[in-house]
Amino acid sequence: MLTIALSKGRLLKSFLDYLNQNGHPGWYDALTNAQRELLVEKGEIRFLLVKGDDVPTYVEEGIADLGITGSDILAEQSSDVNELLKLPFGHCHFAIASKEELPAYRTIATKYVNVTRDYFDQAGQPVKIIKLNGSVELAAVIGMADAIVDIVQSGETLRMNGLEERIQLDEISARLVANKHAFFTKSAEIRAFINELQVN
Ligand SMILES: Nc1ncnc2c1ncn2[C@@H]1O[C@H](COP(=O)(O)OP(=O)(O)OP(=O)(O)O)[C@@H](O)[C@H]1O
Ligand SMILES: O=P(O)(O)OC[C@H]1O[C@H](OP(=O)(O)OP(=O)(O)O)[C@H](O)[C@@H]1O
Repeated sequence: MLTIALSKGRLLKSFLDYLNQNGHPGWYDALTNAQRELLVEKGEIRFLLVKGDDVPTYVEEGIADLGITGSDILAEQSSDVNELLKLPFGHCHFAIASKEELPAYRTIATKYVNVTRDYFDQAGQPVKIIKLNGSVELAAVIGMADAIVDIVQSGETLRMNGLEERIQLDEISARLVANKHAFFTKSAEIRAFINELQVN
C-alpha cells in the first residue's frame, strides 16, 4: 500500500483533469466520486486529501509516502522531503502586483512571507511584509499594502480588482515529493506509481 497526500482545492482539479486526459481512469473515478471523504482508496493506492500547505507535513512525518503539492508551498516551507518530479499540471507563477507602478514598494501583503522576504532581501530593498491567508489582492485595493506577492494564473483576479502585474517571479507547478525513508524502503512501489502517472 502506498499513501499519497494530495493537495485539494485547485490543484486537485488540475490533477483530475490530467488523469482524465492522460492517465488513470481508476484513480480519476475514485477521486471524482469522493464527496466529502478525505481518505480515498483505490487498489494499492490510498489518497489523503489535505490542504496544500499540509502536504509536506504528512510526507515529512511519514504518514504519507508521497505527496503532490505546488512548488509555491515547497518554496515557502523548508520541508525535509525528497522532491522527485516536476508534474505537468498546476501551472501558474508568483508575481508582484499593485494598483499603481511605484519606484519602490515599501509594504507588501502576501501569504508567502518567506518567498517575499527572500526576493526583496536579494533585491536589497527593505520592505514591511504583512501576512494574510487569502484574498490578498484586497490589501492592495484598499491601500493596506502598496503591492502584493501572490499567485497569478489567468490574471483574472488581478484584472477584476484593478491591479496589474508589475514583476513576474518564479514559475509554479505541481511537484511529487517523497518521504526520505519511504524513498528507499518503497522504491519499487514509488517507481510503479510514477509509471502509472505517465509523466515523462
Ligand atoms: N489560481 C490558481 N491557478 C492554478 N493553480 C493555483 C491557483 N492558485 C493556487 N494554485 C495552486 O494550487 C495549490 C492549492 O491552492 P488552493 O488555494 O486551491 O488550495 P488549498 O488552500 O489547499 O485548498 P482549499 O480550497 O481547500 O482551501 C497552490 O499551492 C498552488 O500551487
Ligand atoms: O490569476 P487567477 O486565475 O485569477 O488566479 C489567481 C488567484 O488564485 C489564488 O487564489 P484563490 O482562489 O486560491 O483564493 P485565496 O488565495 O483568496 O484563498 C491566488 O491567490 C489568486 O488570488
